[in-house]
Amino acid sequence: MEVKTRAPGKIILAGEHAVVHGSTAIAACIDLYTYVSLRSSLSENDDTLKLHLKDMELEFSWSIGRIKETLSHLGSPFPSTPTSCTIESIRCIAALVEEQNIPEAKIGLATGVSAFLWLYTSIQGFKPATVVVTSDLPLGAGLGSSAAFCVALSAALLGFSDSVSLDKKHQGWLTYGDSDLDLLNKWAFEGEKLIHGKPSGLDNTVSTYGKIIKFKSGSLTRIKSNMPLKMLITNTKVGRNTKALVAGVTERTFRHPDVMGSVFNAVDSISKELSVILESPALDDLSKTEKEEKLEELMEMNQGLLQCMGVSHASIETVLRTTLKYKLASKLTGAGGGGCVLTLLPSCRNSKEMSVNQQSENAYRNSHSTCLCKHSHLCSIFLYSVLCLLDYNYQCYQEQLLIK
Ligand SMILES: Nc1ncnc2c1ncn2[C@@H]1O[C@H](COP(=O)(O)OP(=O)(O)OP(=O)(O)O)[C@@H](O)[C@H]1O
Ligand SMILES: C[C@@](O)(CCO)CC(=O)[O-]
Ligand SMILES: [Mg+2]
Repeated sequence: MEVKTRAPGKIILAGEHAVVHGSTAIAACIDLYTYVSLRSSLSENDDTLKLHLKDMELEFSWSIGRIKETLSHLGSPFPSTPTSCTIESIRCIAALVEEQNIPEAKIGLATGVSAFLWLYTSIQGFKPATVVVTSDLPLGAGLGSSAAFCVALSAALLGFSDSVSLDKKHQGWLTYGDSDLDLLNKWAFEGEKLIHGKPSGLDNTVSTYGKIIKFKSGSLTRIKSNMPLKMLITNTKVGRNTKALVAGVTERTFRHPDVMGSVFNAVDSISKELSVILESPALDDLSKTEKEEKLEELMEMNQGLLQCMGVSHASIETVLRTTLKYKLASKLTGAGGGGCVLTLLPSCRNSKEMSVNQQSENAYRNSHSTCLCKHSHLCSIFLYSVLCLLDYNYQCYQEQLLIK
């Protein structure tokens, strides 16, 4: 039997980091996915668990005997009871990961492989299988690659187990029901914990339920918006690690609790105002322009507060300066420290101001050519960095998690 799943990445319109400390955040899915295929062993003699990270050209393999020897004390599987990995189990899993000798240049993947082993053994137990992972998402760039990985993996593992009610004979994509989504979101959160340290749950929740959500202290509210927004996503290509950035903000909060408390409160207000704007009807072009201008201002204010938290970066500031030349507002998205920047492309701007759109679209189309890069500072940013120009209509992006 084979199960294939996919789960989307995300952008955060407001509230990253502050959401870890209890503030409201607004996030939406994007149409870039992580895909997982889980296939049971074809031959009786094959007694191994294989993980193939196809984009990275890495293959890992453990004998089931070795996994049992290390983890059988856990009493797995327990698919219906999402459970946190204890410090002792983290140590055991780390030993299994270390044996695989991940190349130094790709050592960041070790946490993803640990999350895989925890989710696999907890949900499937000690059965041989082959798991293949591919992704449209850049890893460690703020678009929720870790969450999409954990959600797609949990979905595949649960789809394989008897703890969710799926028509196993169905051909083609299926969508999980709400109670199954709740279960898989909880498992994905446990995987995220192994990658992020102290995640808020925002990324796995938006990847699990899809569309656009408001999220605060672990609970989500779906946002109903008829307001199409065009967002440019620029990848600075500066690598960073969400776990370290989240820990840095927490340390700053210990040093300056009152100041950071005020910063988090301000972010909470920004997210709340942003959700009201998204949900209010735009009756004509004028009110749409006003709404977009307010959104731009809120994005700029959020970016200022993210700078206060210490998670901006010179590469992010360069994108901000460049887009500002064209009167476009931007903010980092995700954990910051590099990674991706969001720019709102307003629908009602004159052509001169919007020339940045044209240039970035050109850069996107020519993204394999280097000549543009040499001739234009603007394009040198966008040439290698524009990920996708999203015609970002909340009504269109209703993709939820799908299972095949
Ligand atoms: N397709 C994948 N295969 C294996 N591991 C993955 C995959 N996608 C993500 N990961 C794991 O997640 C890590 C990146 O997660 P991280 O949280 O740092 O960044 P992100 O999720 O892309 O950005 P953000 O959390 O800011 O949205 C990788 O180093 C790896 O351990
Ligand atoms: C930085 C953060 O707020 C978002 C990362 O995409 C971390 C989290 O919410 O878990
Ligand atoms: Mg992440």
